[in-house]
Parts: sequence; C-alpha cells; structure tokens
Amino acid sequence: MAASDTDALPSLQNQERSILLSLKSISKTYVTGDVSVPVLHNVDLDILAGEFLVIVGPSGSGKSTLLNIVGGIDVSTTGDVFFQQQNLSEFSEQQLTRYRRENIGFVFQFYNLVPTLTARENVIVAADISADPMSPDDALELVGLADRANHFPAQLSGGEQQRVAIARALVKKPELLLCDEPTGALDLSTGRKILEVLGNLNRELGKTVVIITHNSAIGKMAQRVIRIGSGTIAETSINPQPIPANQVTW
Ligand SMILES: Nc1ncnc2c1ncn2[C@@H]1O[C@H](COP(=O)(O)OP(=O)(O)OP(=O)(O)O)[C@@H](O)[C@H]1O
Repeated sequence: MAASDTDALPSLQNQERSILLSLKSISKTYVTGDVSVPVLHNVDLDILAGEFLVIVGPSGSGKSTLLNIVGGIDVSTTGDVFFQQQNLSEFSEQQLTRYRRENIGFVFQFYNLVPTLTARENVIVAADISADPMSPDDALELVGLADRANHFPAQLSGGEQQRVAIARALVKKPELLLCDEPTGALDLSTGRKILEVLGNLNRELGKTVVIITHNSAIGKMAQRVIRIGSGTIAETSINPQPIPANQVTW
C-alpha cells in the first residue's frame, strides 16, 4: 500500500471523478442524560463517484457513526453533509427517508434478513419501497445467487446470506453502497467472495462502495484508504495498484 499521500484525492479526481458526497467539518457528540460522548471531531471528507473507499480504524473510533451520518441514519451535531449539492443537514425526516431509499444501499455485518422470507422475497421487500428498482431476480443474479432464490436464510451459508443482503441493497439501484464490516462474521475464503462481489459491483456497474472495517487487510483492494483515529481522519493513502479481492488475506 502506498504511504500516506496528501495528494490522494487530486490524483483520483484526475480520473475525472466528481464528488458524490462531501462531509464538511462534521462533529458528533452523543448525549444521554448528563453524559456526553464526543465521537467525531471536525471531519472533512469527499467521497468520489465510482470510487472504492475503505475506512479503517479500531473499535470505538467512530467508523459506524461516520457511516451512519453518510447514510442518513444518524445526523451530525455540527457540520454539513452535501449529497449532489443538497445539504442533508437541512433535510426533514421525510427527506432523509427518501434520500436513504433512493440513494443508499446498506450492507451490515449480520445480514439482517427476514428468516421467514425466501432470498427473493427478502429482495422484493426492498424493491417494493423503491421508486425505480431493478428486477429482484437480476439483483440475485448479480451476486451469483439466481439458483438459490427460493431458499430461506436458514438454508443458506453465512456468505450466501450476505450475498442476499447485498442483492437487497442493490435492487434499489443506489448510487452508494455503504458496508459496515461486511466480512466480519465470515471466514477468509467466504469473506473474499463477498469482497469480490463488492469489487465487481464497483468496477462493472460503477457503484461507489464504502467499506468500514477494523480489518486493515481489506484496505489493500481499495483505491483509497482512510484511517480513523479518535474521531478524526488520521491518515489518507491511495493504492496505485489495488489487489484483487481473491488475494486479500488476513
Ligand atoms: N447511540 C449512542 N449513544 C452513546 N454513545 C454512542 C452511541 N453510538 C455510539 N456511541 C459511542 O461512540 C463511540 C464510537 O462508536 P462507533 O460505533 O461509531 O465506533 P466504531 O469505530 O464503529 O466501533 P466498532 O468497530 O466497535 O463498531 C463509542 O465510544 C460508542 O460507545
């Protein structure tokens, strides 16, 4: 991996990528009763359209908080989030819901599939609340699970369940796929397959993919890696030659 490179962003922008989303001086403090927990401090970050970005950092450093703010699940205490020139910080709840539905696909560590629905039905649930979804069968095809569409989650391995979860995220045709420890519950070989699927969606469909993880090995397949420490961006680096997912090892 390249050493820290403050020119990382311009060099990626030279590939004529526009800024999809901008965090401007984002701070977040959780307040519960008398207790304040400051988590993010003046974070500035541009996410470029079509990039594969990995955000790494130790447990408790604020990665999920950051991802949730990007995805409109949570709001910052101060600062602004611009998505295609719109300021999310000024959105009503209803506007945030529409933003999430139309633009963001979420993938979590523990799949969160409905156990009583088949793979296809799990994907259909997401398609049904989307304005312009792709066909659920096409989404399953894209993750290599067309032949398991009628299987229930309990009949699928962890990696297959995660692929259903990716199909569910994808069916809405989101601009941005936000993945929170997508391989965290999987062994190396299954985890690589998930990373391969995410890499293909980035390369072949042009999806912008952001992965947050404590596993810095995953950064080797990213175009850009951001290291979070104590609620700030401690380091940004670019990979001139990201490695293929099947060579990532941990
Ligand atoms: N709703 C909340 N209320 C209060 N504190 C919170 C809340 N959510 C997160 N925190 C605290 O914010 C800090 C950052 O949490 P966050 O989940 O963003 O970190 P993380 O880097 O994603 O950690 P992990 O890798 O363990 O998931 C932690 O100290 C956590 O306890």
